[in-house]
Amino acid sequence: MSSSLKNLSDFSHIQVGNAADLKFAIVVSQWNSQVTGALLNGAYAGLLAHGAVEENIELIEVPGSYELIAGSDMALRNKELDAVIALGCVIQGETRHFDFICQAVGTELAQVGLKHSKPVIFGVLTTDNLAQAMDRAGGKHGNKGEEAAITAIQMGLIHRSH
Ligand SMILES: Nc1c(NC[C@H](O)[C@H](O)[C@H](O)CO)[nH]c(=O)[nH]c1=O
Ligand SMILES: CC(=O)[C@@H](O)COP(=O)(O)O
Repeated sequence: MSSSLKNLSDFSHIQVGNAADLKFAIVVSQWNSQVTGALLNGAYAGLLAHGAVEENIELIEVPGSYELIAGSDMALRNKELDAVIALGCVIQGETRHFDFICQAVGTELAQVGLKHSKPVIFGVLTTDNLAQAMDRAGGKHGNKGEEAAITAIQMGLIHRSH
């Protein structure tokens, strides 16, 4: 299965760099909090494991994944931030609401990053069911929150050098 081939949570082959001087905001949604809480733990662990310091990590909680858009935009009013990590979990329900949220969040988070010329990392799970989400929030397919943190460090360092 494709997921078994692309578990990025093994970073042993990646030169991540040192996050000691970088400032981050983690914007996390409260919908499906058992999943987003695990993603948040993974993100913190990933940042701290690569030198980030607690006082340089701002936490913003928003109601749902759709609000990650506005939350990330608000976070980036702080011009000192090097990167934003947006964490959420959207699980398919009975209607097409899932499609609209996922499309909007994916597209608009990218636009927020371009608006502020800062990396906004898409750490949003978009799954068919809770089991798939749990597998990617510290389960057999790793922790996408940790992956998002590693990506934020890499992009934050790239931003600093350009
Ligand atoms: N169904 C899920 C939602 N829905 C709520 C939206 O994200 C949003 O808060 C609402 O439409 C008001 O603007 N959010 C998730 O994060 N995950 C879901 O599965
Ligand atoms: C992704 C959602 O908003 C979804 O959980 C809402 O469920 P439903 O499509 O059954 O209203």
